Amino acid sequence: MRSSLRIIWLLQKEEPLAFWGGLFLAFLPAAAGIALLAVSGYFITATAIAGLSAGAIAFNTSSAASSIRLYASMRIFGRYIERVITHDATFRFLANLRSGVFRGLVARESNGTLSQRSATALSRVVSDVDQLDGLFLRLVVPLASATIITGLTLVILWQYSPMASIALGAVQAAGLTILAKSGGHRQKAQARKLNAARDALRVRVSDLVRGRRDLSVFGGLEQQRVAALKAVNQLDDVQEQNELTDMRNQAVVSTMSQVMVAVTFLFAAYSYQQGQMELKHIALFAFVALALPELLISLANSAGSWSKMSGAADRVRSLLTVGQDSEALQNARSNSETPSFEVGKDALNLKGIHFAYTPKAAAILDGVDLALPTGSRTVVIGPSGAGKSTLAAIVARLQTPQSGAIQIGGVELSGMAEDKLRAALTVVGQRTQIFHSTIAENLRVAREDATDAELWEALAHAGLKELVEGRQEKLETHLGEGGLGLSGGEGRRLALARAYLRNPEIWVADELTEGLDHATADKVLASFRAMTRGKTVLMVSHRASELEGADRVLVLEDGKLGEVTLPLSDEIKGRLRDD
Ligand SMILES: Nc1ncnc2c1ncn2[C@@H]1O[C@H](COP(=O)(O)OP(=O)(O)OP(=O)(O)O)[C@@H](O)[C@H]1O
Repeated sequence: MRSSLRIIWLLQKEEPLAFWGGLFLAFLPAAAGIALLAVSGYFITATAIAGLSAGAIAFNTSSAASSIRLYASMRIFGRYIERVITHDATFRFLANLRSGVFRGLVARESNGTLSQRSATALSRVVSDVDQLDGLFLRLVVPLASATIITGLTLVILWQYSPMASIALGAVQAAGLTILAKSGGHRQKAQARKLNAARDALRVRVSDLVRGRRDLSVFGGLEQQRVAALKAVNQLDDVQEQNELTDMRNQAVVSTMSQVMVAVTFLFAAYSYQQGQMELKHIALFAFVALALPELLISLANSAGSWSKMSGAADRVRSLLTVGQDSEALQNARSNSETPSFEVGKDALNLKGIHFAYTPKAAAILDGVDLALPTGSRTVVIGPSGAGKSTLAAIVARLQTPQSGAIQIGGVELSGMAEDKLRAALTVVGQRTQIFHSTIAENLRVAREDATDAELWEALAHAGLKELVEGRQEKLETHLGEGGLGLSGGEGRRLALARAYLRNPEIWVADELTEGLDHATADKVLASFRAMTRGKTVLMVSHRASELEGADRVLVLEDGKLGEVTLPLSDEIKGRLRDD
């Protein structure tokens, strides 16, 4: 609940006019609806009484009729304007929420604290944000108008009959309590079940689609299909329970409205009998009793989703906080010094780096020191799982060490502005993202303003010029999702061309030729060496061929870096692949 309130407060702070305007306008037509029914009731009764008294009691029909016209128009036009304003507020709220959440997601992904699989995290975030689109429309607006209007109505009715007014208030309060309860603990459990069922379905379907080739080859396709169907059935069951709860809430409200009319009528009649109320006001009470539960109907429709909203708000709030922190950090870093790379000084310097993925896990890096002089080429080797890629990620600030200091070109990495860091250092590796776009656009990810001539130069350095020239649409050739239309080696070289456009001083290569055959790996390595001539290079590798031309080879083992004397001993060579 606290998270929901924080998010509502955020909405109010960012769009105060739309928020308060929407609330006020939501209040108007609802109040006009009650007034309309109340005056109509009063009008009908008073006219009947005047008629029955054969003119003995006078009744001014014109003022009542004009009130009815006024309230009816207020209700219709007020509702229209209210819808426009509250929906506008909701869209603004969603736009702000989405960008805040996305900022948080990017911050978590880039500092390595995204705890779930990224596909699960992303789809969970999408459904959380969808859930919260009702926060203003389905919770704040109906709850605020139901509370304020009920309060105001009861104060007005108090003048006519305090007892009937108390009866009305008690039944309305009972209705609100039942609805709030139905959005309580059981609902929380149901919301958790619903999320779990949705996650299970997403994971099953995503595994089925992405892993269809392996599943066909190893015969697990049918098993995975059955698991996906089971997840569908579980989701159906949970959704059915949710629908039942919604229906129960609506039944509560409609039963309550009947009870309200009966109880209010009884109390009003009793007040009349006691001489505390005029006959014509009894109908006023009865009609108000009919109208008040209308305020609860929209609450009843959404009561089932309050818990879901509250769970979603908890998760979304933590992402918003991460996003805000990351933005504040970026702002604080924005005035950092520009790194300078001078021959004879260290381009990169790591001191006493300790890193573990979780507080309880064993340290992957346990006091690592590393100094890369400007223009040097260093290769880090080590057994699988030793932490080589982790070291590369830390150097690129994609992971944050628990302790230790890193300097790039004499500037502290933790305080360096993002653009200065990315201009100074780049990472190329086995995982290359090729976007579903043209070759030119894929390259301009690195430098938006690069000219066509510069793109061709980068392609030439990456050994891709002939290939692209051979394609009919040249730089405008469309690449499919995940680099379709390029071989693994070509994709890797396109990534090198992209990195070349940045022309950084420090190049970090993480398993650059992993998964490529010998001939292709050689081509990629040749492009890499040509591009990085005179630059500072840190390579993480398994392959003997990647060690060629290295000034230094270091071995990472048991969390520590050790120097390997060159030429390599047979023992070290034995650990490397020489394909
Ligand atoms: N996001 C993560 N969360 C938890 N543990 C991780 C994560 N990424 C890697 N690890 C673990 O950290 C250890 C080091 O992984 P890393 O990828 O850095 O090793 P590596 O030396 O590059 O291995 P390889 O040579 O096989 O690529 C491994 O035991 C790995 O399972």
